[in-house]
Amino acid sequence: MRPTTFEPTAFAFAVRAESLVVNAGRRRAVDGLDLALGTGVHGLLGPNGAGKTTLMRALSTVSRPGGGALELLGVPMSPDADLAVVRRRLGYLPQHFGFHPRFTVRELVEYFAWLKEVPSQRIGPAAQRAIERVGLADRAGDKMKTLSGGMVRRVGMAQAIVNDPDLLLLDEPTTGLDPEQRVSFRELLRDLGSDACVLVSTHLVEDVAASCEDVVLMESGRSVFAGSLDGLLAADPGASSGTVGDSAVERAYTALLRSARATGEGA
Ligand SMILES: Nc1ncnc2c1ncn2[C@@H]1O[C@H](COP(=O)(O)OP(=O)(O)OP(=O)(O)O)[C@@H](O)[C@H]1O
Repeated sequence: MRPTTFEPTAFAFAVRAESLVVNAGRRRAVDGLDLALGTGVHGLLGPNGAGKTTLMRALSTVSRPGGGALELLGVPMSPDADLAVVRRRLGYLPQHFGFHPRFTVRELVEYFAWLKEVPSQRIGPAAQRAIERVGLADRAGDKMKTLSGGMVRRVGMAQAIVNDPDLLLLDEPTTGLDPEQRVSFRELLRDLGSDACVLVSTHLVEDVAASCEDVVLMESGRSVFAGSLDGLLAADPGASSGTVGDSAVERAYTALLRSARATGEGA
């Protein structure tokens, strides 16, 4: 559990976007997206190029919105917004996690805690707890360059959660994890989602089915579905017409995308 706080929560949704536009280079990669996310674990699905990473970058304050409205943890992302207020309470695992190879795991996680302005006396214990939560306590003193790809991903997760964020953004977090680690990771996600807003971008629909309460499905920069997993399954317009896919969620995903492409509409 996170330490008790008496700070009131002054917002209904950790993320609120209305007609959000985000540009990636010259491309309008997020194009009129509406989104409202509160506490819990939310899955972000969509094909390659749908705009998921671009959306994540805007939600993590790395990119500025190019239009529409975006509110993070109750703070409107206006041009003069104080981003430090939001960043202290954010965790972000980018799709490509960069690190200094000579840092040890502990040094790296402590460094991120410092960047996020965790009080100095809490940095050591916070880093230790985050490293334990991702199952790397026995490698805490090892240099980053000696870790496997899956372990590096787990350190990326540790740095994202070291400040007990209220808003946690994970871009393809399970890439490179072995099956046992994926199962542990899903447990960790459910735990984190009990008191934070967690958005997980993934191509693995089984991760979504196992740990997410609801799903946002993106296509061409827009949301074509937002709702519960049951809602996703029920919204499958091709359920009776033999849509391809190995699981019910995959079939619903494929059918909804095809339907959205056929109508050319976002939700
Ligand atoms: N720096 C950039 N310059 C120009 N276009 C870009 C840039 N970054 C992304 N794009 C384009 O923006 C669109 C959305 O890309 P984005 O990376 O957000 O998609 P994604 O849903 O995360 O895809 P994937 O599942 O493959 O990671 C794509 O058409 C991509 O080619």
